[in-house]
Parts: sequence; C-alpha cells; structure tokens
Amino acid sequence: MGRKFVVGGNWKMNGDKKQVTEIVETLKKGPLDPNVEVVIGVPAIYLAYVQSIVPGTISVAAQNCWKVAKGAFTGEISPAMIKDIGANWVILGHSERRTIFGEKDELVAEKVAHALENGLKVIACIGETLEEREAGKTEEVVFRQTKALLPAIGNNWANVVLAYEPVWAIGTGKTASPQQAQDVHASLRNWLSANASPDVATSVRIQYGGSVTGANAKELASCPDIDGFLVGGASLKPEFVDIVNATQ
Ligand SMILES: O=C(CO)COP(=O)(O)O
Repeated sequence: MGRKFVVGGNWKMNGDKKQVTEIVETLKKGPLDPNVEVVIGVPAIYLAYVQSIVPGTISVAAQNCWKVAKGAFTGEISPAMIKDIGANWVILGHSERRTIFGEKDELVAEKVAHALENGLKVIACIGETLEEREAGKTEEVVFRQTKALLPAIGNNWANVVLAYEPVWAIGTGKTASPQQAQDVHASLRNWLSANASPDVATSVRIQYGGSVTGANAKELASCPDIDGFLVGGASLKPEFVDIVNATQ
C-alpha cells in the first residue's frame, strides 16, 4: 500500500484566540485534498479550544509533552492530558526543543516511548545543523538521532511519522533543494531497512520540513521519498492550503 501524504502545520509559539480561529476557518474552507492527512501542531494553551472547532478530517497535535503521565513536573503536559482533550498527535524532538531547551536524543526517545505507549501518534523530528552538513556529517547525525528512537518505537512504527528538518532550513527561507531532501530521505529509508526492517523502511512516512511554502511544495512533493511536510511559518497563512494540496 502506498504511503498516504501527511502534512503537518507546526504553529510553534504563534497565534492568539482570534488568529487560531481564523486559521481553522481557512482550513475548513479549503478545499483540502481528501487524500492527504492533515495535522496541526497547536500551542498547548489552545489545544482544547482548537480540538473543539476543527472538523474531524483535521487532526490536532501538541508540540511537546513530558515522559510520564502525571506528577510534580511544573509547566509540563502529559500524553494522557493530550488524549483527554481529544487530540491524538504530538510533535517530539523538534530542533527548537533540542537546541533551545537542550533536549538530547535519549530524552526525546523517552518521550516518544511514553507518548506511543499512551496511544498518541508521534511526529518525530530529526535533522542536522549547517555546521554538521558542511562537515559532511548529515547522515551520521540523522542516523544517530533515528537510532536513539528505535527501542522507543519498537513495533509501533505505524503510529510514527519521521520529519526530516535540516536546522539550517528552518525559518531561514533556505529550503533544502528537492534533491538534497530526497537524498537524505532515501538514505534514511536504506538505513531503516538495515536497522529496523525492510517493511518499516517502505511503509514509514518521512516528511520534509524547513521553509516549505506554497511556491516550492509541489516540486518537493514530487520526490519519491518525500511523503509530506512539516510546515512552520507558512502553516499560519492561507498558503497552507496549497501546501496540503501539493500532490494534486
Ligand atoms: O520547523 C519547522 C516546522 O516544524 C519549519 O519551520 P519553517 O517552515 O518556518 O521553516
């Protein structure tokens, strides 16, 4: 079976009640390609509200969560809470979490394991910095980050989407070229075939993220190993509809 295209909008720490309502209105008008899975990553404080106003065809994701169900972890939210308000997804290991908040591979893996155990679907983010790319370490870095996830995911790959987001392309307007993105996605699949299983390698969806726009989405989407996008800035704008529809 083919891999269903999956487009995530990562709103990051943006929006207020008025703006998030407007974004949802825009998505409702669409029209959105019914063959594409759409997941919006909402700031924690608006999760319940957005979940209450989105149509059933759009899924809601938290942008982070903690690695246990409850307890003395001031400021954190758990997968159980995310599920409790009706959302089914969480974005984990985003490069902003890794760099600004110091999340290491091991912590990301613990979060992924706990989220999956509690029935959330996970968008797990990986990607190299500019320094790492220029040092020829792109594959080494994304393989290391993915390897840390293997025991956390176990046989739960059906509930995981990988998001390859080169850090140098995030919020910079510098998109990876379709060839650069395709190359990394293809080598990730090869690596997964050898280190997870051939079945995981062919079935897992790999999103590209980093300065995706309505203007460049179609070309990126035409690459055989790009199965969707994780979109930051443009997910706040009407052009997100064009990105969702990029395979049409
Ligand atoms: O980080 C991203 C999505 O998670 C990408 O952000 P931009 O689309 O703003 O570059």
